[in-house]
Amino acid sequence: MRPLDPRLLRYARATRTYLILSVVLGVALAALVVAQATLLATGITAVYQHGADVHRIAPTLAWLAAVVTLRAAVAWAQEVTAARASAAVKRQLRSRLLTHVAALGPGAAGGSGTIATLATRGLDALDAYFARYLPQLVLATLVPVIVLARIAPVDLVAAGTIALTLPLIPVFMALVGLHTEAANRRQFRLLARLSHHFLDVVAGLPTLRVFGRAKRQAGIIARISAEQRTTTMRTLRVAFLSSLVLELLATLSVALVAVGIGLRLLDGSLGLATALLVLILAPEAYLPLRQVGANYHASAEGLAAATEVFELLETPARPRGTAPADAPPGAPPGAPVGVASVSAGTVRFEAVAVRHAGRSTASLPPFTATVEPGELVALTGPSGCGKSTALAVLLGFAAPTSGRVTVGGQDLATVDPDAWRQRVAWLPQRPWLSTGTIADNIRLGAPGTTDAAVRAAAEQAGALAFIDALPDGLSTRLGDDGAGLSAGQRQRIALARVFLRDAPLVLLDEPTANLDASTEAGILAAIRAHAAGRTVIMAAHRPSLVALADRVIPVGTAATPGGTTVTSGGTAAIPAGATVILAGAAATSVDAVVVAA
Ligand SMILES: Nc1ncnc2c1ncn2[C@@H]1O[C@H](COP(=O)(O)OP(=O)(O)OP(=O)(O)O)[C@@H](O)[C@H]1O
Repeated sequence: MRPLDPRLLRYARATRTYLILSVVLGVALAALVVAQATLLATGITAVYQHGADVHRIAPTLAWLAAVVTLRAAVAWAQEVTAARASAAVKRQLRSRLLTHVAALGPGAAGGSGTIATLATRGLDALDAYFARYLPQLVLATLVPVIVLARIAPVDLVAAGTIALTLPLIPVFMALVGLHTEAANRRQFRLLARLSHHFLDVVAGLPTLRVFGRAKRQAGIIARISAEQRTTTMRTLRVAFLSSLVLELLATLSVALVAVGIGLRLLDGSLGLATALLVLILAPEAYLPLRQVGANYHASAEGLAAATEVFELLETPARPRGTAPADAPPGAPPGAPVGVASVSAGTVRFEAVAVRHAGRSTASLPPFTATVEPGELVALTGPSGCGKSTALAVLLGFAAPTSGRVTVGGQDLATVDPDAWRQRVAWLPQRPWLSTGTIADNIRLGAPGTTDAAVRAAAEQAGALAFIDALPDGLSTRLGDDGAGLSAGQRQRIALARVFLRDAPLVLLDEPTANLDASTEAGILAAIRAHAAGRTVIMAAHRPSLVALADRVIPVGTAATPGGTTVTSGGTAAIPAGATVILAGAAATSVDAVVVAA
C-alpha cells in the first residue's frame, strides 16, 4: 500500500489543502519539539549546577510554558484540520462515487450492497487515515530531519547512531505493509460481499421463507461472517505483531544512543546539557515513525475502501454525452452537445444491436425502426426479444454494441445524457417508488409542481380513487419501494409520475401489465390523450395496448430491414416466396392472412 495514493489528490481536492496545512503545522511542531528539549536541557542543567535559583531559571521556565502551550495549540489545530479534511474528502469522494454510479447506469457497478458499504462504512474508515495516519506520516518525514539537524552539531556520534537505526523502522514497516495490503483488501471485499448478500436476503425474505430457503441463506450469511471474522483476526494479529516489532526496534535504538551518551558522560567527553538534550530528543526522532506504524493498520481499511472507490471511478462510463473526435465543426471533441435540436425530432434506430457482457446471444438483435414526432408506437415481440433493451438504449442505460440511435438526425451518443433524459419520461416494467409520500413520488420528475397538478396527474392515471381512500390521501407515506401498495396501484402512481412530467418523448414499458380490464380502459384513454403532441414509444404485449398504437414495430426476429410492417388496422401485400413471421402480440391482433393464388 502506498502511503499516499496520488488518486486521493486527484479525486479529493481537499486532500491537497490538508497536506499543505499538515506540512506547515508539522514543521511548527518539530521546531517546538526541539525548542522544548533545548529549554528542558538548559533548565535541568542550570538547576543541577546552580541549585534551584528561581531568578536564574525563571526565563527558561517562562519560555518552556510558552512552548508547551504553543505545542498544545498546534496539536489542536492538527486535529481540527484533520477532522475537517476527512469530512471534506469523504463528501467529495461520496458525491463523485454516486455521480459515477449514476453515469454507469443500472446494474453496472457491482451491486447495491457493495456500493452502499463503500459509500458509508468504507469511506468512513478514512477518518483514521486522515486524523491519525497522514499527520504522523508528515511528522515522520519532518521531525527526524529537524531533530538530527539539532543534534548533529553538538553530538555527531549520537546523530550517527540515530541516522543509522532510523531507516530500519520504515524498512520493517514496508515489509509488514506488503503483507497487510492484500489482507486488508480481502477483508474489505468480504465485508462488501456480506452487505450485498444481506441486503439481497432481506429483500427476498418472503420468497425465501415460502420456498423454505431462509435457513440456508442464514447459513450462508453465517459462513461469510465467519470468513470475515477470521480475516479480521488475521489482520489484527499482523497489526499487533508489527507494533511490537516497531516498538522493540525504537526502544533498542534509543537504548543504544543512551548507552553511548552514558559512557561519554562518564569519561567526561560530553557535557551534561548536551547529554540531556540528546537524551530528550532521541525518542522524539523515533516517535512519529512508531506512530505511523501503529496507525497504519487503523487507516488501512479506509485506504482499501478508497482504492475500491477509485477503481469504480476509473471504470469508464459509456462514452455518451461527449462529442466524438469526428464530430461536426463547432463541436469540440469531448464537449457535451445540446439537446434542443434533438428533443422533438425523429427517433431512428439504425441497425442497433446490444449484447450484454458475459452473454453469448444479443439482448437486442440488429433493430431498425423510425418513429416520427407525435407518433404513438408499440414495440412488440416475444418475451425476451429486446423491447426493454431498446428502451434502455434510448434512455442511455445500455450502449449499442453496433449501430446507432439518432434523434432529430443527431447521434444520441454525442448528446449529454443528463440533459437528454430531462426530455424523456419513463415508466419502467417494475416501477420504483421511494420512501416518502405518494405526492413526492408523483412529483419525482417534476419537482415544484402544485398539489392541484399532482392530483390531476393521479386522476389521469386512475390512481386518485384509491389514494383518496387512504387515511392521509396524497400525503400517505410509503414504505421501502412502495411497500403497502398493490402492484397495480404502484404502476398507476408511476404512471401519474410520467403524466406529470411534461416530456416530449414518453417511454412506457408495459404500462397496463398489472391492471384489470376496466381500469386498463381508463388508462389507455389517458395514454392516448397524453400522447397528443408527444412521441410515445411503448413496449407492449397486451392486444388492447397494441391496438392503441398508431403503428406496431416488431422487435427481434421479425424486424429485418426491408421487411414489411403492417400498420395497425392496415393490410400489406407480401411478395410471393417471402417468409411471413407473425411475432408476439402482433400475431394476436391479425384478423386474417389471405394467401392469393
Ligand atoms: N442487464 C442485462 N444483462 C444481461 N442480459 C440482459 C440484461 N438485460 C436484459 N438482458 C437480456 O436481454 C434479453 C432481452 O431482454 P428485454 O428485457 O429487453 O426483453 P423484453 O423483450 O423487454 O422482454 P419482456 O417482454 O419479457 O419484458 C433477455 O434475454 C435478457 O435476458
